Amino acid sequence: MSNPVYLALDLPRLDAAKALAETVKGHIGGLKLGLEFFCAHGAHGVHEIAHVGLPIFLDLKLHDIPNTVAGAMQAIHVLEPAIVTVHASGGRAMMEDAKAAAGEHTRVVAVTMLTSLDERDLARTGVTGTPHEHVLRLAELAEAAGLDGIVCSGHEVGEVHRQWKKGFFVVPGLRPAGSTVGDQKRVVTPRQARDDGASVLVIGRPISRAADPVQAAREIEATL
Ligand SMILES: O=C(O)c1cc(=O)[nH]c(=O)n1[C@@H]1O[C@H](COP(=O)(O)O)[C@@H](O)[C@H]1O
Repeated sequence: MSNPVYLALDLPRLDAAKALAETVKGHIGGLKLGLEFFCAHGAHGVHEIAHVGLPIFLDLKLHDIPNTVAGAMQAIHVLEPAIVTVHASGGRAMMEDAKAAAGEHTRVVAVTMLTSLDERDLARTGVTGTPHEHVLRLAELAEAAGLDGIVCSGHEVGEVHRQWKKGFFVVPGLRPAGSTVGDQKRVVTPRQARDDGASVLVIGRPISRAADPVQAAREIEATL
């Protein structure tokens, strides 16, 4: 089985991001480039990181009217990402148009409820019910829209996996036992998420901010 860990390259400098990716590439399965990276380095930065030779997950979290999101999806064809994110709360038509506009080899997955939120935060956005209910509702909508899968926390992935057998599940908010949680709230260990059905494990700071990133990546790999 290929390594499910995608390293989140949330670093401000392109040279540092590329050096980190080169250093740990033997112990991960892919690289995730998110908003911080894309706003700073754009398409040029993505091409540079693609030279490392691992699949690229472009985490743009698109959320706009269907026409605008479809245009953005078309504009990134040239970058050939393996995975792209949109927000499920953008609605069914937006997700349908995003998928229709995506490249043939790109998986489109919908962010459901950010792992930095808990039930209280959710209520403050006007959404009633538990995180489980909210994630399951949005997963159903994403499946109906024809997406490949969703992004959710390790708290929900088991249940979502039971309901959407062929879904592709991206799980961030992962923390090896004993590591700093930071701004994340719904966290589990990488092993727990994998056992519950995660297809991709997104891991950033536990590797990128470790004193020895290779050792940190190795230790995570050994638990899987
Ligand atoms: O879409 C994501 O990747 C994502 C969704 C989510 O709900 N929570 C979440 O943390 N992420 C991303 O996953 C990564 C987690 O990074 P660390 O907390 O440093 O491991 C970041 O790049 C986030 O942007």
